[in-house]
Order: sequence, then C-alpha cells, then structure tokens
Amino acid sequence: MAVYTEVSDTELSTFVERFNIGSLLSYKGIAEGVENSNYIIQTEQGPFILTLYEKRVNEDDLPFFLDLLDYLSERNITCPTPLKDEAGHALGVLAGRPAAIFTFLAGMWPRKIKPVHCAQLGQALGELHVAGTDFPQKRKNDLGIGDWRALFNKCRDHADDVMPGLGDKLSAELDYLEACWPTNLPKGIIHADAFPDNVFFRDEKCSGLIDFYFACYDIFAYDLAICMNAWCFEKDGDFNVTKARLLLSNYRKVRDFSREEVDALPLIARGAALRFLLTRLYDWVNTPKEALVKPKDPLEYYKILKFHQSIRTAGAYGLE
Ligand SMILES: Nc1ncnc2c1ncn2[C@@H]1O[C@H](COP(=O)(O)OP(=O)(O)OP(=O)(O)O)[C@@H](O)[C@H]1O
Ligand SMILES: N[C@@H](CCO)C(=O)O
Repeated sequence: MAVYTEVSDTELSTFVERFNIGSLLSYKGIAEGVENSNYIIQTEQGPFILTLYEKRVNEDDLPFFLDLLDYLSERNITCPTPLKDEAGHALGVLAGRPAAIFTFLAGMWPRKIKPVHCAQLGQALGELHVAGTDFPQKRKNDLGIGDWRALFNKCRDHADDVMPGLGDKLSAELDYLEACWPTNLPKGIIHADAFPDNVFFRDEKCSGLIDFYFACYDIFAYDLAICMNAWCFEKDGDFNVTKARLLLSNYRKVRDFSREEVDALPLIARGAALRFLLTRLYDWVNTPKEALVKPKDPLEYYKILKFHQSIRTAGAYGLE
C-alpha cells in the first residue's frame, strides 16, 4: 500500500486546474511503492501521475529531484517529467503535503528478469550517466559510505536476531570498506535505486526509469554495482554471470569505464550490497509486526555480499 495521504476530489480538481492538462476525470491510488503517496489521475489530456511527498523524503531535496527529472527529460532520458503550473512551478501543496504531477510512463517492470532486460538496463544506465554529466546541482548521497556506520549502530543490537554472528560480520565489513573505499573514481549523477521495480519495459525494450528519490552525486561504478546486485542474482542466491556480462558490456558501449573502475568493482559491489543490507536490517528491526508494508529480507543481501567477498577480480563478472 502506498497511499498515506487521502485527497478529496474537490481539492484535487482545483490542484489539477492549474496545470493546463484539462479537467480531472478520475483518480485512483496506486498500491505499489512505500515512500510516497502516488495516484494515477485521468484528465481530458490522458493519464498522469500525482505524487504527494511523505515524511521520509526530505523536502529540501525536492527541488533537486524535480530539476533533475526536468533536465534528464530535456536530454531524451525517458523518466517522469514534472509538469509546470501556470506560474511555472512544478511543486505545489495538496492535502497539506508537497505534491507534483508527472507524465505517465507506459510499460511494466519485469517480474522475471531475463538476460535481455540486463542488456537494456546497461544501455539505459549508461545513457543516464552521460546525460547527467553537466547537471549543475549536486546532492550528497545520504546513504553513502560515510553514513553506513551510524545506520549500523542504530540496529546492531538486533542484528544477531536476524542471523547469529551477523553483527560482528557487518562490523568487520564496515572496517574493511572504510579503510579501502576509493576516492578517485569518476562520479556524476547516479540513480542509486535502479531495482527492477523502478525500470519499465515494453516488448523487452526499456521504456523508462522511475523513482529518482535516491538520486545523488556519487561514483558511477557504484550505480552499476547496485544494478548488478539487484538484477544479476537468481532467487536462490546464485550469481548469473551472463546477465552481469550483458549489463556491463552494454553500459560500456555508452560510457566506457577505466581500468581503475574495473579493478575496483568487486570492492564497490561489496559496498553496494552492504548499503541495502543495512537499510533492510534497519527496516526489519524497526517495522512493527502489524505494519501493512512488509520489510524486505536483509539476508538476501548478506548472500550477495558473501559472493563479492569470495571473488578476486572483476573477471568473475564477465569482464576482461
Ligand atoms: N511516471 C510514472 N508513470 C507510470 N507509473 C508510475 C510513474 N511513477 C510511478 N508510477 C507507479 O507508481 C508506483 C510507485 O512509484 P514509486 O516507485 O516512485 O513509489 P515510491 O513510494 O516513491 O517508491 P519506492 O519504490 O521507493 O517505495 C510504481 O511502481 C508505478 O506503478
Ligand atoms: N530498492 C530498495 C528499497 C527501496 O529503496 C530495496 O530493495 O531494499
């Protein structure tokens, strides 16, 4: 469920009037997603997405996200484009929450990942990184290497309830990553959460990316590592090197990576695994049993972390 804020039809109609998209015909809450309240709205000009920003998104970051989506759309990246109202503002207030209306992206996210999806994602991610190169605003990654220790400390006492010994293992991994994390790799705008449920496809062609609310300025290879972890491991935890090779080789056709990036990939992939392990652990520990949103399994990412700890070079990802 992801409709935290209920909107009345009169207030929504008044809000929509300002956007020059005709009158509101109907609207319906969207069940997917956990961060914000999303509605699909039908107006005389077709379907649009209405997002009401809930408390987990920092309001100060909203201009960055909306400007970024605008900038990327202008550069032919298919992503939700924020509409501007008659005064030229994308951000408004509806039912007491910050709110915006976006273009509707056609497509579905893949429930079963095939190699062709990974190939398409590689290309789309490369295009995103290139398109964002000159975006003038920078948002710090607030779930980056410098933030993991504090997050871990908040849930450390419960880590062993999830798996005996997990607390010590995560502590050792943090020590290692903090000591070795590279500072010299190419950076730019990254999506930082391009999981399958945020990438749409039509006829096995990528038709766009959504949910840019973790987007930030960070290491490009970190974004690739997040995707490799989310798309190239099978349900039983096995790594699928064919999918990884397709992801990386198709990315590389758009934005080639350096020797340093290749060499650092196993380390970066460990960091990317730890980041999602920690946020999932935090949610696991802090979500009440009766909550409607079920927390995701942190141990899925422990298996992924162990895989990357076991390999020596990026050759294991199908790279020469
Ligand atoms: N521009 C769009 N076009 C079509 N559908 C969209 C669009 N934006 C969002 N959706 C739909 O709304 C759902 C929820 O969106 P989103 O993933 O952004 O929610 P969230 O609550 O912000 O994020 P999270 O996935 O982090 O919980 C998507 O799965 C998709 O079905
Ligand atoms: N993609 C995240 C959740 C939303 O950010 C995860 O799977 O842990």
